[in-house]
Amino acid sequence: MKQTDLHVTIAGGGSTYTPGITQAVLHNLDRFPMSKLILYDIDEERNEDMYLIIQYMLKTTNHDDIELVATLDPEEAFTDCDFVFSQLRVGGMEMREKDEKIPLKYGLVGQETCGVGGFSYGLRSIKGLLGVVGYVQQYSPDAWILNYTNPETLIAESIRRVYPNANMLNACDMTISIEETMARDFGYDRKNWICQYYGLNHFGWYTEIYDKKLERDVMPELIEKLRNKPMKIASFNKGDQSWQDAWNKLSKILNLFPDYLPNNYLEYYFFPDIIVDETDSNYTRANMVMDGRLKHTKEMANEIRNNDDGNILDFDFGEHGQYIVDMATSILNDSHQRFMLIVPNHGSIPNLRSDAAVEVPAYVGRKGAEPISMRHDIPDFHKGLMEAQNAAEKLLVDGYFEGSYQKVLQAFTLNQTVPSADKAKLVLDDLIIANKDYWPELH
Ligand SMILES: NC(=O)c1ccc[n+]([C@@H]2O[C@H](COP(=O)([O-])OP(=O)(O)OC[C@H]3O[C@@H](n4cnc5c(N)ncnc54)[C@H](O)[C@@H]3O)[C@@H](O)[C@H]2O)c1
Ligand SMILES: O=P(O)(O)OC[C@H]1O[C@H](O[C@H]2[C@H](O)[C@@H](O)[C@@H](O)O[C@@H]2CO)[C@H](O)[C@@H](O)[C@@H]1O
Ligand SMILES: [Mn+2]
Repeated sequence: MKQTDLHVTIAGGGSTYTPGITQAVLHNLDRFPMSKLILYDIDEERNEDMYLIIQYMLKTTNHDDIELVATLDPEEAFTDCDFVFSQLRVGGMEMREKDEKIPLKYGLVGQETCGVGGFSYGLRSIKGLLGVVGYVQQYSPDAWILNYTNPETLIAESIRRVYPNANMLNACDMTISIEETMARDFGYDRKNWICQYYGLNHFGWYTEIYDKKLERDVMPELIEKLRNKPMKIASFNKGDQSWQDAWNKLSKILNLFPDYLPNNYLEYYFFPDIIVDETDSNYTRANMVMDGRLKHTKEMANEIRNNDDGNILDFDFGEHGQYIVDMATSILNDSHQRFMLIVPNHGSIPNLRSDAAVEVPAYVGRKGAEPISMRHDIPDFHKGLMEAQNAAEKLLVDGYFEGSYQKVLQAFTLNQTVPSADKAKLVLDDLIIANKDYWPELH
């Protein structure tokens, strides 16, 4: 693998996460020497806006020796590249809004990656990712793809079926974000932690958080603190009440099930009725994001266009960019750092089916991910929840590849946020109409 002069392509270059990722790369050039950055997107306006923002960032940080390209052409984007960072949102925020609002019409959870909203997003996203991975196989088959396009389990499962040998890691920043927020809030240093965790993506539990410096498992004391008082949103989510709501629900889960520390996304499966009651069906998370970071990114691009003075670049996505660069560096330098990754189970969780796409700790080197084994069975409560979710995800992916209405309906019915098959059918039929330009035809 090439060690210098790295070419990086960001698929979904127009995403609001691109500045944070680029900034993390620039802070780590000694470990990750990037000489060319390509922004690839299907939306010209967003890619152009991002080109201006990144060009400005390179100039104002004295990095204008790095070549920057923005393109809509897959051949230009993926030829000669070493790393691909993948962050598509197929259908954009407009379709996310529908994923959230249509289920709410039927009294069902409407969420980006969980419940039937997540399944709707999945049926759009799979095609987008198959496209990107296909281009990489065609133009730079040795490149490494770091994927964080959602919904991650569905993506990981689909890509494994079509490109089982692709150089690809699937990673989510939610565990990092939970850990970082807890550590900041309760006065720990996350860098000292070795975490044991298992689950599916956005659907898992910590079983131990060993602090190397304190020489003890700090999970029991964290659980105790969280049961008494929810953690506060960290600076990277500041002012974002919906993240505070998520942390509040995490404490609520812990007061019911205090043995293990859950991923906050389990709130949608444990409290679907409360979530629906608390959601404003006219103004969902997609609206908040459109009125928030999307608008803000557009404003930054326009300020650059207008040659405005002052500190134009203003964003904070916490550890998101750093996490991606750390993974890339661990591959490049074969340094076997530990990350939470979505991988085929193959015994990592001994009492769960071997072909489930699970999220567990893994060491990352030049040959990719080496997941750890739990070396213990997981409890029936978690196993039952995960098996139902995993079967639903498998059925959905089957439904995608087979064009099977019946399998997608089964997937929707099995989703634990859905109380009846009738509702599953109603919402599915509505989502089919809304997604006519994106989903495969279902027979
Ligand atoms: N796993 C994680 O930890 C994590 C964290 C944050 C965001 N995400 C995911 O990252 C993705 C981007 O999120 P966002 O909020 O920045 O979305 P966004 O809509 O702001 O940006 C996504 C970009 O992808 C582009 N795009 C859509 N389809 C494409 C295609 N087929 N080919 C190339 N580009 C395409 C869009 O035009 C847009 O510029 C989403 O899938 C989101 O769920 C994952
Ligand atoms: O509603 P959104 O689009 O703001 O967020 C949805 C994503 O949420 C998680 O990512 C968080 C991250 O954990 C947090 O630390 C901070 O950086 O915000 C991110 C999102 O803005 C989740 O892991 C993703 O999969 C979701 O797409
Ligand atoms: Mn995630």
